[in-house]
Amino acid sequence: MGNLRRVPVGIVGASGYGGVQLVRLLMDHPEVEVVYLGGESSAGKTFADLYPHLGSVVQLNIEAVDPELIASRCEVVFLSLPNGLACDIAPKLIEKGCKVLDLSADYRFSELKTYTTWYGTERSDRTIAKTAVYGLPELYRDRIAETNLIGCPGCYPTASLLALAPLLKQGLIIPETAIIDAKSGTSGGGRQGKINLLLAEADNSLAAYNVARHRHTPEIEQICSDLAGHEVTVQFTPHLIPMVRGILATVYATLRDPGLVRDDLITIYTAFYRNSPWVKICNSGTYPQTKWACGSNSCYIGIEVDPRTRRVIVMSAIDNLIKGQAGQAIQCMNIMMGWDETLGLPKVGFYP
Ligand SMILES: NC(=O)C1=CN([C@@H]2O[C@H](COP(=O)(O)OP(=O)(O)OC[C@H]3O[C@@H](n4cnc5c(N)ncnc54)[C@H](OP(=O)(O)O)[C@@H]3O)[C@@H](O)[C@H]2O)C=CC1
Ligand SMILES: CC(=O)N[C@@H](CCC(=O)OP(=O)(O)O)C(=O)O
Repeated sequence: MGNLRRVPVGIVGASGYGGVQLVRLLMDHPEVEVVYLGGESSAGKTFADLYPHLGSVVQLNIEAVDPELIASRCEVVFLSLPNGLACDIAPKLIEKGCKVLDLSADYRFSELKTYTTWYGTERSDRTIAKTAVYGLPELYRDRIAETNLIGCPGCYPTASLLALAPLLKQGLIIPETAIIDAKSGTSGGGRQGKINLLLAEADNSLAAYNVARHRHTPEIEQICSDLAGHEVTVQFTPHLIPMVRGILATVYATLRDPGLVRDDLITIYTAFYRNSPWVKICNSGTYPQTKWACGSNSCYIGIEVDPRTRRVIVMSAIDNLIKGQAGQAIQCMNIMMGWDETLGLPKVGFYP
Protein backbone atom coordinates (compact mmCIF):
# COMPACT_ATOMS: atom_id res chain seq x y z
CA MET A 1 0.00 0.00 0.00
CA GLY A 2 1.31 3.51 -0.85
CA ASN A 3 2.05 6.26 1.63
CA LEU A 4 -1.28 7.93 2.49
CA ARG A 5 0.24 11.04 4.07
CA ARG A 6 0.59 13.87 1.61
CA VAL A 7 3.37 16.42 2.00
CA PRO A 8 1.97 19.90 2.84
CA VAL A 9 3.06 22.49 0.30
CA GLY A 10 2.75 26.29 0.10
CA ILE A 11 2.86 28.65 -2.88
CA VAL A 12 3.81 32.30 -2.34
CA GLY A 13 2.77 34.44 -5.31
CA ALA A 14 -0.19 32.19 -6.06
CA SER A 15 -2.10 34.79 -8.07
CA GLY A 16 0.66 35.19 -10.69
CA TYR A 17 1.27 33.10 -13.78
CA GLY A 18 3.89 30.92 -12.09
CA GLY A 19 1.73 30.57 -8.99
CA VAL A 20 -1.45 29.54 -10.76
CA GLN A 21 0.52 27.11 -12.94
CA LEU A 22 1.94 25.55 -9.75
CA VAL A 23 -1.56 25.25 -8.28
CA ARG A 24 -2.88 23.57 -11.44
CA LEU A 25 -0.04 21.06 -11.59
CA LEU A 26 0.14 20.31 -7.86
CA MET A 27 -3.61 19.69 -7.68
CA ASP A 28 -2.94 16.41 -9.52
CA HIS A 29 0.35 15.53 -7.82
CA PRO A 30 -0.10 12.23 -5.95
CA GLU A 31 2.31 13.00 -3.06
CA VAL A 32 1.46 16.60 -2.06
CA GLU A 33 -1.39 18.70 -0.75
CA VAL A 34 -1.46 22.47 -1.30
CA VAL A 35 -2.25 23.96 2.13
CA TYR A 36 -1.14 27.60 1.81
CA LEU A 37 -1.43 30.26 -0.89
CA GLY A 38 0.22 33.65 -0.35
CA GLY A 39 0.18 37.02 -2.07
CA GLU A 40 0.19 40.78 -1.62
CA SER A 41 -2.57 42.69 -3.42
CA SER A 42 -4.64 39.48 -3.69
CA ALA A 43 -4.37 38.66 0.04
CA GLY A 44 -7.81 38.22 1.61
CA LYS A 45 -9.43 36.99 -1.60
CA THR A 46 -10.37 33.40 -2.24
CA PHE A 47 -8.47 31.62 -4.99
CA ALA A 48 -11.87 31.21 -6.69
CA ASP A 49 -12.27 35.02 -6.74
CA LEU A 50 -9.16 35.18 -8.93
CA TYR A 51 -9.59 32.02 -10.97
CA PRO A 52 -13.28 31.02 -10.90
CA HIS A 53 -12.75 27.99 -13.14
CA LEU A 54 -10.37 26.47 -10.55
CA GLY A 55 -12.56 27.34 -7.58
CA SER A 56 -14.24 23.95 -7.38
CA VAL A 57 -10.90 22.20 -6.87
CA VAL A 58 -8.94 24.73 -4.81
CA GLN A 59 -10.91 26.06 -1.86
CA LEU A 60 -8.20 28.16 -0.24
CA ASN A 61 -7.90 31.85 0.51
CA ILE A 62 -4.86 33.89 -0.49
CA GLU A 63 -3.13 34.91 2.74
CA ALA A 64 -0.61 37.59 3.63
CA VAL A 65 3.00 36.42 3.59
CA ASP A 66 4.11 35.43 7.10
CA PRO A 67 7.14 33.11 7.07
CA GLU A 68 6.44 31.82 10.62
CA LEU A 69 2.92 30.80 9.67
CA ILE A 70 4.02 29.29 6.34
CA ALA A 71 6.72 27.22 8.05
CA SER A 72 4.27 25.99 10.68
CA ARG A 73 2.04 24.53 7.94
CA CYS A 74 4.32 23.58 5.05
CA GLU A 75 7.25 21.24 4.44
CA VAL A 76 7.88 22.50 0.91
CA VAL A 77 7.44 26.13 -0.20
CA PHE A 78 7.49 27.55 -3.72
CA LEU A 79 8.32 31.27 -3.95
CA SER A 80 6.97 32.69 -7.22
CA LEU A 81 7.63 36.39 -6.65
CA PRO A 82 9.25 39.32 -8.43
CA ASN A 83 13.03 39.40 -8.14
CA GLY A 84 14.44 40.62 -4.82
CA LEU A 85 11.72 39.33 -2.48
CA ALA A 86 12.62 35.66 -2.00
CA CYS A 87 15.95 36.45 -0.34
CA ASP A 88 14.02 38.05 2.55
CA ILE A 89 11.71 35.07 3.03
CA ALA A 90 13.78 31.98 2.15
CA PRO A 91 16.28 32.18 5.06
CA LYS A 92 13.42 32.20 7.60
CA LEU A 93 11.79 29.17 5.96
CA ILE A 94 15.06 27.23 5.69
CA GLU A 95 15.82 27.94 9.34
CA LYS A 96 12.49 26.34 10.28
CA GLY A 97 13.29 23.21 8.24
CA CYS A 98 11.34 23.86 5.02
CA LYS A 99 12.55 22.92 1.58
CA VAL A 100 12.39 26.05 -0.61
CA LEU A 101 12.16 26.41 -4.38
CA ASP A 102 12.57 29.99 -5.59
CA LEU A 103 11.37 30.74 -9.10
CA SER A 104 12.95 34.21 -9.23
CA ALA A 105 16.58 35.11 -9.92
CA ASP A 106 17.46 35.59 -6.23
CA TYR A 107 19.27 32.27 -5.78
CA ARG A 108 20.51 31.55 -9.30
CA PHE A 109 23.95 33.12 -9.04
CA SER A 110 26.97 31.66 -7.30
CA GLU A 111 28.50 35.16 -7.09
CA LEU A 112 26.37 37.78 -5.35
CA LYS A 113 28.33 40.42 -7.28
CA THR A 114 26.87 39.15 -10.55
CA TYR A 115 23.35 39.52 -9.15
CA THR A 116 24.04 43.04 -7.88
CA THR A 117 25.57 44.16 -11.19
CA TRP A 118 22.80 42.84 -13.43
CA TYR A 119 19.75 43.27 -11.17
CA GLY A 120 20.83 46.60 -9.72
CA THR A 121 19.97 45.81 -6.09
CA GLU A 122 21.89 44.63 -3.06
CA ARG A 123 20.81 41.30 -1.62
CA SER A 124 19.66 41.12 1.99
CA ASP A 125 20.65 37.44 2.32
CA ARG A 126 24.39 37.05 1.88
CA THR A 127 24.75 33.76 3.74
CA ILE A 128 22.58 30.92 2.51
CA ALA A 129 22.93 31.99 -1.14
CA LYS A 130 26.09 29.89 -1.22
CA THR A 131 24.11 26.75 -0.36
CA ALA A 132 21.57 27.19 -3.15
CA VAL A 133 21.67 24.81 -6.12
CA TYR A 134 20.81 25.85 -9.68
CA GLY A 135 17.63 23.94 -10.42
CA LEU A 136 18.30 22.52 -13.86
CA PRO A 137 17.88 18.78 -13.16
CA GLU A 138 19.36 17.62 -16.46
CA LEU A 139 22.72 19.07 -15.34
CA TYR A 140 22.63 19.16 -11.52
CA ARG A 141 20.35 16.28 -10.50
CA ASP A 142 22.70 14.93 -7.79
CA ARG A 143 23.20 18.31 -6.13
CA ILE A 144 19.46 19.06 -6.26
CA ALA A 145 18.81 15.83 -4.35
CA GLU A 146 21.05 17.02 -1.50
CA THR A 147 19.90 20.60 -0.90
CA ASN A 148 17.04 22.46 0.81
CA LEU A 149 17.25 25.54 -1.41
CA ILE A 150 16.83 25.71 -5.16
CA GLY A 151 17.31 28.73 -7.41
CA CYS A 152 15.12 27.71 -10.34
CA PRO A 153 16.45 28.79 -13.77
CA GLY A 154 14.94 31.52 -15.91
CA CYS A 155 12.86 30.49 -18.89
CA TYR A 156 15.32 31.57 -21.61
CA PRO A 157 18.29 29.97 -19.81
CA THR A 158 16.39 26.67 -19.55
CA ALA A 159 15.80 26.47 -23.30
CA SER A 160 19.27 27.81 -24.17
CA LEU A 161 21.28 25.66 -21.76
CA LEU A 162 19.56 22.41 -22.67
CA ALA A 163 20.48 23.19 -26.30
CA LEU A 164 24.12 24.03 -25.52
CA ALA A 165 25.01 21.61 -22.71
CA PRO A 166 26.15 18.52 -24.70
CA LEU A 167 28.25 20.70 -27.02
CA LEU A 168 30.03 22.49 -24.16
CA LYS A 169 30.42 19.53 -21.86
CA GLN A 170 32.09 17.50 -24.63
CA GLY A 171 34.16 20.36 -26.06
CA LEU A 172 32.52 20.10 -29.49
CA ILE A 173 32.22 23.84 -30.19
CA ILE A 174 34.30 26.98 -29.84
CA PRO A 175 32.27 28.36 -26.89
CA GLU A 176 32.72 32.06 -27.70
CA THR A 177 31.08 31.56 -31.11
CA ALA A 178 27.75 30.65 -29.47
CA ILE A 179 24.85 32.88 -30.48
CA ILE A 180 21.42 32.38 -28.90
CA ASP A 181 18.47 33.81 -30.77
CA ALA A 182 15.37 33.26 -28.63
CA LYS A 183 11.68 34.11 -28.96
CA SER A 184 9.22 34.17 -26.07
CA GLY A 185 5.47 34.45 -25.72
CA THR A 186 4.07 37.32 -23.66
CA SER A 187 3.33 35.28 -20.51
CA GLY A 188 7.11 35.35 -19.96
CA GLY A 189 6.63 38.91 -18.74
CA GLY A 190 4.28 37.89 -15.89
CA ARG A 191 0.70 38.92 -15.09
CA GLN A 192 1.18 42.50 -14.00
CA GLY A 193 0.38 45.27 -16.51
CA LYS A 194 3.20 46.28 -18.86
CA ILE A 195 2.66 48.32 -22.03
CA ASN A 196 4.73 46.06 -24.30
CA LEU A 197 2.65 43.04 -23.26
CA LEU A 198 -0.70 44.57 -24.28
CA LEU A 199 -2.39 42.72 -27.14
CA ALA A 200 -2.49 45.93 -29.17
CA GLU A 201 1.27 46.35 -28.81
CA ALA A 202 2.45 42.75 -29.15
CA ASP A 203 0.04 41.45 -31.79
CA ASN A 204 1.25 41.45 -35.43
CA SER A 205 4.72 42.34 -34.26
CA LEU A 206 8.04 40.61 -33.65
CA ALA A 207 10.88 42.54 -32.07
CA ALA A 208 14.09 42.03 -30.15
CA TYR A 209 14.48 43.67 -26.74
CA ASN A 210 17.23 44.25 -24.18
CA VAL A 211 19.75 43.47 -26.91
CA ALA A 212 23.28 42.87 -25.54
CA ARG A 213 22.04 43.52 -21.99
CA HIS A 214 19.33 41.04 -21.02
CA ARG A 215 19.61 39.74 -17.43
CA HIS A 216 19.56 36.14 -18.54
CA THR A 217 22.96 36.61 -20.24
CA PRO A 218 25.07 36.24 -17.05
CA GLU A 219 22.90 33.32 -15.93
CA ILE A 220 23.50 31.48 -19.21
CA GLU A 221 27.20 32.36 -19.09
CA GLN A 222 27.59 31.10 -15.52
CA ILE A 223 26.35 27.62 -16.44
CA CYS A 224 28.14 27.56 -19.82
CA SER A 225 31.39 28.36 -17.96
CA ASP A 226 30.74 25.56 -15.51
CA LEU A 227 30.15 23.11 -18.37
CA ALA A 228 33.16 24.25 -20.42
CA GLY A 229 35.48 24.40 -17.40
CA HIS A 230 36.55 27.97 -18.19
CA GLU A 231 34.92 31.39 -18.47
CA VAL A 232 32.59 31.64 -21.46
CA THR A 233 30.76 34.60 -22.99
CA VAL A 234 27.79 34.15 -25.31
CA GLN A 235 25.65 36.43 -27.45
CA PHE A 236 22.01 36.27 -26.32
CA THR A 237 19.16 38.12 -28.05
CA PRO A 238 15.58 37.72 -26.79
CA HIS A 239 12.50 38.57 -28.86
CA LEU A 240 8.86 39.04 -27.92
CA ILE A 241 6.60 37.11 -30.28
CA PRO A 242 2.82 37.46 -30.53
CA MET A 243 1.76 34.29 -28.77
CA VAL A 244 0.96 33.62 -25.12
CA ARG A 245 3.11 30.64 -24.19
CA GLY A 246 6.30 29.07 -25.41
CA ILE A 247 9.96 29.76 -26.12
CA LEU A 248 12.01 28.75 -29.12
CA ALA A 249 15.75 29.22 -28.67
CA THR A 250 17.85 28.77 -31.81
CA VAL A 251 21.52 28.39 -30.97
CA TYR A 252 24.40 28.73 -33.46
CA ALA A 253 28.03 27.77 -32.76
CA THR A 254 31.15 26.80 -34.71
CA LEU A 255 32.10 23.11 -34.50
CA ARG A 256 35.71 22.27 -33.70
CA ASP A 257 35.58 19.16 -35.88
CA PRO A 258 34.35 19.98 -39.41
CA GLY A 259 33.76 16.28 -40.00
CA LEU A 260 30.81 16.07 -37.58
CA VAL A 261 27.45 15.64 -39.30
CA ARG A 262 23.87 15.97 -38.06
CA ASP A 263 23.41 12.31 -37.23
CA ASP A 264 26.63 12.20 -35.17
CA LEU A 265 25.27 15.02 -33.05
CA ILE A 266 21.86 13.39 -32.71
CA THR A 267 23.63 10.30 -31.35
CA ILE A 268 25.67 12.45 -28.93
CA TYR A 269 22.59 14.36 -27.67
CA THR A 270 20.55 11.18 -27.29
CA ALA A 271 23.31 9.64 -25.16
CA PHE A 272 23.78 12.83 -23.11
CA TYR A 273 20.08 12.99 -22.22
CA ARG A 274 19.46 9.23 -21.92
CA ASN A 275 18.52 9.57 -18.21
CA SER A 276 16.56 12.81 -18.69
CA PRO A 277 12.92 11.94 -19.33
CA TRP A 278 11.89 15.52 -20.14
CA VAL A 279 14.33 16.13 -22.98
CA LYS A 280 13.17 14.78 -26.33
CA ILE A 281 15.65 14.74 -29.22
CA CYS A 282 13.93 15.09 -32.60
CA ASN A 283 14.58 12.66 -35.42
CA SER A 284 17.02 13.62 -38.15
CA GLY A 285 15.63 16.49 -40.25
CA THR A 286 12.79 17.30 -37.80
CA TYR A 287 12.75 20.69 -36.07
CA PRO A 288 10.73 21.39 -32.90
CA GLN A 289 7.71 23.66 -32.61
CA THR A 290 6.68 25.54 -29.46
CA LYS A 291 3.20 24.09 -29.99
CA TRP A 292 4.46 20.59 -29.13
CA ALA A 293 5.83 21.74 -25.78
CA CYS A 294 2.97 24.00 -24.67
CA GLY A 295 1.17 22.45 -21.71
CA SER A 296 3.92 19.90 -21.01
CA ASN A 297 7.17 19.78 -19.07
CA SER A 298 9.07 18.59 -22.14
CA CYS A 299 11.91 20.29 -23.97
CA TYR A 300 12.12 19.33 -27.65
CA ILE A 301 15.52 19.64 -29.30
CA GLY A 302 16.25 19.59 -33.03
CA ILE A 303 19.78 19.56 -34.49
CA GLU A 304 21.21 20.60 -37.85
CA VAL A 305 24.74 21.14 -39.21
CA ASP A 306 25.65 23.51 -42.03
CA PRO A 307 28.83 22.07 -43.62
CA ARG A 308 29.42 25.33 -45.55
CA THR A 309 29.78 27.43 -42.39
CA ARG A 310 30.89 24.61 -40.02
CA ARG A 311 28.13 25.71 -37.67
CA VAL A 312 25.82 23.54 -35.65
CA ILE A 313 22.29 24.91 -35.25
CA VAL A 314 20.30 23.63 -32.28
CA MET A 315 16.62 24.47 -31.79
CA SER A 316 15.06 24.08 -28.36
CA ALA A 317 11.33 24.48 -27.63
CA ILE A 318 9.73 24.67 -24.18
CA ASP A 319 6.62 25.99 -22.46
CA ASN A 320 8.03 28.98 -20.54
CA LEU A 321 5.48 28.52 -17.72
CA ILE A 322 6.08 24.77 -17.31
CA LYS A 323 9.60 23.52 -18.17
CA GLY A 324 10.69 27.18 -18.02
CA GLN A 325 9.14 27.82 -14.60
CA ALA A 326 6.52 25.93 -12.53
CA GLY A 327 7.05 22.44 -14.01
CA GLN A 328 10.80 22.62 -13.61
CA ALA A 329 10.36 23.66 -9.95
CA ILE A 330 8.10 20.62 -9.40
CA GLN A 331 10.64 18.39 -11.18
CA CYS A 332 13.24 19.71 -8.68
CA MET A 333 10.90 19.11 -5.74
CA ASN A 334 10.39 15.51 -6.90
CA ILE A 335 14.17 15.01 -6.90
CA MET A 336 14.64 16.72 -3.50
CA MET A 337 11.96 14.47 -2.00
CA GLY A 338 13.39 11.29 -3.55
CA TRP A 339 10.35 10.78 -5.81
CA ASP A 340 10.25 9.88 -9.49
CA GLU A 341 11.12 13.11 -11.30
CA THR A 342 8.18 12.79 -13.67
CA LEU A 343 5.57 12.69 -10.88
CA GLY A 344 2.61 15.05 -11.33
CA LEU A 345 3.95 16.59 -14.54
CA PRO A 346 2.21 16.63 -17.94
CA LYS A 347 3.96 14.45 -20.51
CA VAL A 348 2.35 15.90 -23.60
CA GLY A 349 1.14 19.36 -24.53
CA PHE A 350 -2.34 20.80 -25.21
CA TYR A 351 -2.03 20.72 -29.01
CA PRO A 352 -3.33 19.45 -31.32
N1 LIG B 1 6.62 34.13 -16.51
C1 LIG B 1 7.63 33.33 -16.84
O1 LIG B 1 7.64 32.75 -17.93
C2 LIG B 1 8.75 33.08 -15.90
C3 LIG B 1 8.92 33.81 -14.73
N2 LIG B 1 9.95 33.52 -13.88
C4 LIG B 1 10.10 34.23 -12.61
O2 LIG B 1 9.14 33.71 -11.69
C5 LIG B 1 8.71 34.73 -10.77
C6 LIG B 1 7.19 34.88 -10.85
O3 LIG B 1 6.88 35.25 -12.18
P1 LIG B 1 5.38 35.40 -12.72
O4 LIG B 1 4.53 34.32 -12.16
O5 LIG B 1 5.50 35.54 -14.19
O6 LIG B 1 4.99 36.80 -12.05
P2 LIG B 1 3.56 37.49 -11.89
O7 LIG B 1 3.78 38.94 -12.06
O8 LIG B 1 2.57 36.83 -12.78
O9 LIG B 1 3.18 37.18 -10.36
C7 LIG B 1 3.86 37.76 -9.30
C8 LIG B 1 3.29 37.27 -8.00
O10 LIG B 1 4.05 37.85 -6.92
C9 LIG B 1 3.16 38.34 -5.94
N3 LIG B 1 3.78 39.48 -5.25
C10 LIG B 1 4.28 40.61 -5.78
N4 LIG B 1 4.81 41.40 -4.81
C11 LIG B 1 4.63 40.73 -3.64
C12 LIG B 1 4.96 41.00 -2.28
N5 LIG B 1 5.59 42.12 -1.93
N6 LIG B 1 4.63 40.09 -1.35
C13 LIG B 1 3.99 38.95 -1.70
N7 LIG B 1 3.63 38.64 -2.95
C14 LIG B 1 3.96 39.51 -3.91
C15 LIG B 1 1.92 38.77 -6.70
O11 LIG B 1 0.86 38.72 -5.77
P3 LIG B 1 -0.42 39.72 -5.78
O12 LIG B 1 -1.11 39.52 -7.09
O13 LIG B 1 -1.20 39.23 -4.62
O14 LIG B 1 0.11 41.11 -5.58
C16 LIG B 1 1.84 37.66 -7.75
O15 LIG B 1 1.16 36.54 -7.23
C17 LIG B 1 9.45 36.00 -11.20
O16 LIG B 1 10.61 36.17 -10.41
C18 LIG B 1 9.82 35.73 -12.65
O17 LIG B 1 10.94 36.46 -13.05
C19 LIG B 1 10.82 32.50 -14.13
C20 LIG B 1 10.70 31.75 -15.26
C21 LIG B 1 9.67 32.00 -16.25
C1 LIG C 1 8.73 37.99 -22.50
C2 LIG C 1 9.41 38.47 -21.26
O1 LIG C 1 9.24 39.61 -20.86
N1 LIG C 1 10.19 37.61 -20.63
C3 LIG C 1 10.90 37.92 -19.42
C4 LIG C 1 11.55 36.67 -18.89
C5 LIG C 1 11.10 36.43 -17.47
C6 LIG C 1 11.99 35.58 -16.65
O2 LIG C 1 12.07 34.39 -16.71
O3 LIG C 1 12.81 36.33 -15.94
P1 LIG C 1 13.50 36.12 -14.51
O4 LIG C 1 14.92 35.85 -14.79
O5 LIG C 1 13.31 37.42 -13.86
O6 LIG C 1 12.86 34.98 -13.83
C7 LIG C 1 11.98 38.97 -19.63
O7 LIG C 1 12.57 39.04 -20.69
O8 LIG C 1 12.30 39.65 -18.64
